[in-house]
Amino acid sequence: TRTSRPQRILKAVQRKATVGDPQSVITAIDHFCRHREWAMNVGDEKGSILDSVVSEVSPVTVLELGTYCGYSTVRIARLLPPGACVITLEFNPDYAAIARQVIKWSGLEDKVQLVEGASGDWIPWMKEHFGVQAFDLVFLDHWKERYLPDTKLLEECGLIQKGTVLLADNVICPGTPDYLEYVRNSPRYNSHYYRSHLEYTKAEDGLEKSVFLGY
Ligand SMILES: O=C(NC/C=C/[C@H]1O[C@@H](n2ccc(=O)cc2)[C@H](O)[C@@H]1O)c1cc([N+](=O)[O-])cc(O)c1O
Ligand SMILES: [Mg+2]
Repeated sequence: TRTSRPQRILKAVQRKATVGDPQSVITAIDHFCRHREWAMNVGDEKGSILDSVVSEVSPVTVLELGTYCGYSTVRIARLLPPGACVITLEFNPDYAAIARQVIKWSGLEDKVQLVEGASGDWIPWMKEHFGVQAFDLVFLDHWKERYLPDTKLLEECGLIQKGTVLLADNVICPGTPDYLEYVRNSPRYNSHYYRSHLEYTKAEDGLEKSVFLGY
């Protein structure tokens, strides 16, 4: 049967990117998705905003919700100092298998912990299983209707503490209205919208950065 889109993305990486060179992996995926086949990576334009937030926060522990093919995982991990890591949650085993190979190709496997399963199942175990005290940065890019419940779950589990930064993709397209309403109206968050475009298109989309102010 036909290959899957993630398999075709991995092929593009293996054809065009240099092993151990994360930037070449990012460039290969962006070129493929812009010129051959669209895919739901955060992309180069929003990716630059992601980069600037990661650099500004310089996080020690990052949580990414929604690995897909590992594009944003590589973007984040390439900017992390030694000792810092990103835990990334992926529900679909086929996507996870591709992402592991993309992350390995980039040479960043030592900075990445890819966990297979549902966010709602794994978040309550993060402290016990990974020894995480709290996340410095959370990148939300999974099922849009899970952004709000998972944020509340992270709060309840004490994984969001004063200064934790939430960065959410797709707050306009496809949109996460209930999440946006929550972080923008809550007195416990300081929220800012970075206007941009849906990956590889001219449609509007953007990232919402929300800093937790503590209780
Ligand atoms: O739908 C979108 N994203 C959903 C992503 C979902 C990913 O999160 C994983 N996951 C991981 C853990 C879970 O608990 C649940 C799912 C899923 O297995 C999938 O890999 C989307 C759509 C568009 N779009 O233009 O249509 C653009 C985007 O940038 C998007 O991110
Ligand atoms: Mg997205």
